[in-house]
Amino acid sequence: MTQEQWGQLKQKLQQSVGQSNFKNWIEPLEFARVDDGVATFHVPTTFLGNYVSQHFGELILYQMSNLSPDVRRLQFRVAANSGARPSRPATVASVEPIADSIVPSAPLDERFTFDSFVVGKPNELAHAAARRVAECGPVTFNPLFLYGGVGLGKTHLMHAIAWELKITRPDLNVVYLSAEQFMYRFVQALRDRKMMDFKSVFRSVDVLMVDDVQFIAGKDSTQEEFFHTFNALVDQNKQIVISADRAPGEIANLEERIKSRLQCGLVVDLHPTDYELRLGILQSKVDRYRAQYPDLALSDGVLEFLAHRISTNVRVLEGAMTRLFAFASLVRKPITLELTQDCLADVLRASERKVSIEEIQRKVSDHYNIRLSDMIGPKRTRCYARPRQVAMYLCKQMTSRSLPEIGRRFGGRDHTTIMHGVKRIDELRIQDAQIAEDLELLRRTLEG
Ligand SMILES: Nc1ncnc2c1ncn2[C@@H]1O[C@H](COP(=O)(O)OP(=O)(O)OP(=O)(O)O)[C@@H](O)[C@H]1O
Repeated sequence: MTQEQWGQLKQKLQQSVGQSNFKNWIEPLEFARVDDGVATFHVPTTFLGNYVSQHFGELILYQMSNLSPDVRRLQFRVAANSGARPSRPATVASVEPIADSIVPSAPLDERFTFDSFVVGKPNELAHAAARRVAECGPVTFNPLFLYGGVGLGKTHLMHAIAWELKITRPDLNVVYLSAEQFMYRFVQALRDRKMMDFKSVFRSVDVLMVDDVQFIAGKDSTQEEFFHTFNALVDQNKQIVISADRAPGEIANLEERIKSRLQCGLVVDLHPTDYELRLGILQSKVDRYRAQYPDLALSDGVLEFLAHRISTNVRVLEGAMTRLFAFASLVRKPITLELTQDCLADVLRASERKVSIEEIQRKVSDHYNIRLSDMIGPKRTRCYARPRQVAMYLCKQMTSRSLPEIGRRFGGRDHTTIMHGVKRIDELRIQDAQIAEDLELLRRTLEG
């Protein structure tokens, strides 16, 4: 491998990892040499070396060994920091060739268990199906296909199945890996002419879980191999669990025959979180934290505030909570609403919903089939007043506008009228299933 080849390879890596990853992680790598199958890179810090090794090691190794088949291992060393002193020869990380690992399962995150998974309406079906797989009775649906947006718990559920099976059925060969890892293992096996090993390893699996299957879209040979592995396991009545960010039919560049196989079992959608689920997740985080730090002081209303304001995904919610705990313990202050707003100002701003009052009014009047002018106008009959209150409620929930401002946009109404409308819908939301359903539907279309 020459410097020139490394230059070419960097261009390829840029396409694979994206501009910002490339700039942060790949660009600072300095290719030094290949010695005895080991490619050495100089890195500015140990942290960078470890990070690159963990996140991009397999990818770099795979692409490097395509260009230069003698490369079998990578190693990252902290570079010389001054001309006067010799370089510090600390090996910070290395990546072993993939095909050498006999067990193809990726490591499981110990936090992702059924115990720590909070169940709510949006994920109850996915959770029940995952539980069923983990019971490991007769295979009733194959595959279980879980799909949903970013950070809604797909990976968590798959790991939970694997943990559960490890305890209840240690005799089973349970394999969890991402579709990306599947591809790298496959390519490595091709390169090393170890396809027979690859096939036999994957066909001896009892439960196979492949995360983020949309990754193999457009990758023809990987799809082909995935298809064969899939069929071989289904024929043997082995359970398969797949996840993706969308339904099988919606994954572009995925072969039709794979799409149809993926739809053969149970396809379950993890819906975006609702307020109650977010609150439950926050509460469970607090409980866990309190078990370790019993003195945690948390004011009323903080969790409710966060559940309302951060509705993007659970990962963001968790990150916010972790930061809040760390901040409060550093400054040794109780977690009040004020401290929360201070500490999480950027997160709150970023997750501020960009829905406008007009948009809400339009969607709500369409939904209830009334004219926009009637929604804003003075008519008081229930068929106009209720949709109007629903719209007021959604404006309060989904925008950062103040009550007087909302009032102005509703035909110059007073802020107390808005407050009353919001309160009324808040009550009805609990008593009247139809209103609750309308709200959920409207919120979803507005969040689009
Ligand atoms: N219902 C839940 N209860 C507790 N934690 C949850 C729940 N849903 C998601 N999480 C947490 O949110 C984070 C993101 O979840 P996860 O990684 O499973 O998302 P994902 O759906 O696989 O997203 P991606 O497609 O981005 O990989 C994890 O830390 C997970 O533990």
